[in-house]
Amino acid sequence: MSAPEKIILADGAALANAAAARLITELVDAQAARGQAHIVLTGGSNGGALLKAVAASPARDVVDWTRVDLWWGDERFLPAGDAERNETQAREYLLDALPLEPKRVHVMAPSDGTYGDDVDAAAAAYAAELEAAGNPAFDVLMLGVGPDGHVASLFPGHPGYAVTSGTVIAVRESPKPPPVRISLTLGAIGNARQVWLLAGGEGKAEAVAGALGDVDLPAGAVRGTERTLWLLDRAAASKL
Ligand SMILES: O=C1O[C@H](COP(=O)(O)O)[C@@H](O)[C@H](O)[C@H]1O
Repeated sequence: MSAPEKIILADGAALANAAAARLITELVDAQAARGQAHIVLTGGSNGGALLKAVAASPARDVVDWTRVDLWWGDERFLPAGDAERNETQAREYLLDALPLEPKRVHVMAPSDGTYGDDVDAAAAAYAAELEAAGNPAFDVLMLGVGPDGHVASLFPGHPGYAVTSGTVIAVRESPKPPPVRISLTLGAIGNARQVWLLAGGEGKAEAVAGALGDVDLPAGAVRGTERTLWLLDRAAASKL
């Protein structure tokens, strides 16, 4: 378990660009050390901005994208291609522009896929996919931070936040729409070498101060085994 560290950037654009540059470097380092890299993507505003910044960076071509495994920290359980799915947004912002190996793109099932609307089966299938890959120690796991302090689809006071076993859960009655989701558990998140929490804008300031203070929030409970890094802009850090 690593103690939280903070890096504070001037604004949202600087946050996205700094995180993108850092991600590209970590991918190159992971591939040099282990021949491949496993990263976990997040949905949300800051996660989306980061993906767009990677797409815009000429440095992205130094990564061998055919040897990158992509996972998701959570997904909104909606039909394939729905604009609100984290997968759909990630493909549009970055993935469609990369020479990825399709079998290394580990999407959480949509609500009209192999498991239909059975979210429990879809969550179990993702856990099985992780297990088949050896439950990898993710090189970098990125998390957006909601204004309420949620990360992935683990919400404060919601049953999923209290789950202590397994790697993937089905989430129902999410306080943020859509109500049905799939999420990594705290345990699975804690298997990452590096956990990065991305928060930009004034709307995140309360959650950031609470999570880095003494409020019991999912964002404050996550840790990487080697590094736990908060990437903030000045507005999100304004209440620290
Ligand atoms: O619904 C979600 O929200 C969080 C945070 O999103 P943001 O827009 O407030 O940054 C995101 O991290 C998560 O992946 C997503 O499903």
